Amino acid sequence: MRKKIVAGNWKMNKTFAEGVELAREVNDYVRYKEGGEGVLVVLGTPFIHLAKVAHNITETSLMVAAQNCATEKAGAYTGEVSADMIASTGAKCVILGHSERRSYYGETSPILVKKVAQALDSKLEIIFCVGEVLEEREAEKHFEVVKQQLTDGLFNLTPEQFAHVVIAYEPVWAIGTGKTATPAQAQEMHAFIRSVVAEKYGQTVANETSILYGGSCNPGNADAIFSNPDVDGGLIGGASLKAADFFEIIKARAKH
Ligand SMILES: O=C[C@H](O)COP(=O)(O)O
Repeated sequence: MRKKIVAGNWKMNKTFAEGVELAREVNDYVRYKEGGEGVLVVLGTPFIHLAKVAHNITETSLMVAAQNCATEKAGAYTGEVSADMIASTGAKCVILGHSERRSYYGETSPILVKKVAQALDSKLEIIFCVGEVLEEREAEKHFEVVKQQLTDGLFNLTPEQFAHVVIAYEPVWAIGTGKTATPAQAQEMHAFIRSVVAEKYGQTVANETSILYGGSCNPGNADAIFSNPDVDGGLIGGASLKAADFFEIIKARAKH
């Protein structure tokens, strides 16, 4: 179902103690609903935090997500963490296809197809990231690139499976750079993504799909970004590491 979502992606930040404390603050914020009504809040924590944070959560509108999962179910894959293991911690969701995974760890679409299948098999919700690099935008290939990422990574799914996917549009040139897509650029791409989903799965499914924006979203620009009709929320990196900033972004999402 289409939802208002604000998901934090902590990336490789926060010691165990710091992460547990930040999650406690977010849980309290969600609990007392200080202006964040109607927003599903997600915390994308490092693997080691998942079990403790999931255990401590008291609110149904808050869920924990992993930032990656293995392509295989179990076995001799040193250093990997399976979707089953993630689900067994109480985490409900996994972020897949983040541009940092694609570019630093060579995650191609065939790899992502396997990860998506594992996540669905373990009953995890998926936040699937797509987005173009600067050269692709400058060459006006951004629509083509994003459509290809969606097609190759997700469009083997049945409509029932696709219902467990949230899409995050993250222009790579805006991630951690302080340079955000303009609200108009975000809306244009989100509307395009919805049209691509409609072409494949039909308008009803497209209308039910949540599409998040990610890339230097902060308390100063969240309001303008979230005011767009096809922007259902945000995938927040840097600004999710400070409770006060994250709360402002949740409030901005709740407003529209
Ligand atoms: O997953 C989050 C995105 O990569 C955005 O990160 P950022 O908000 O630090 O730019």
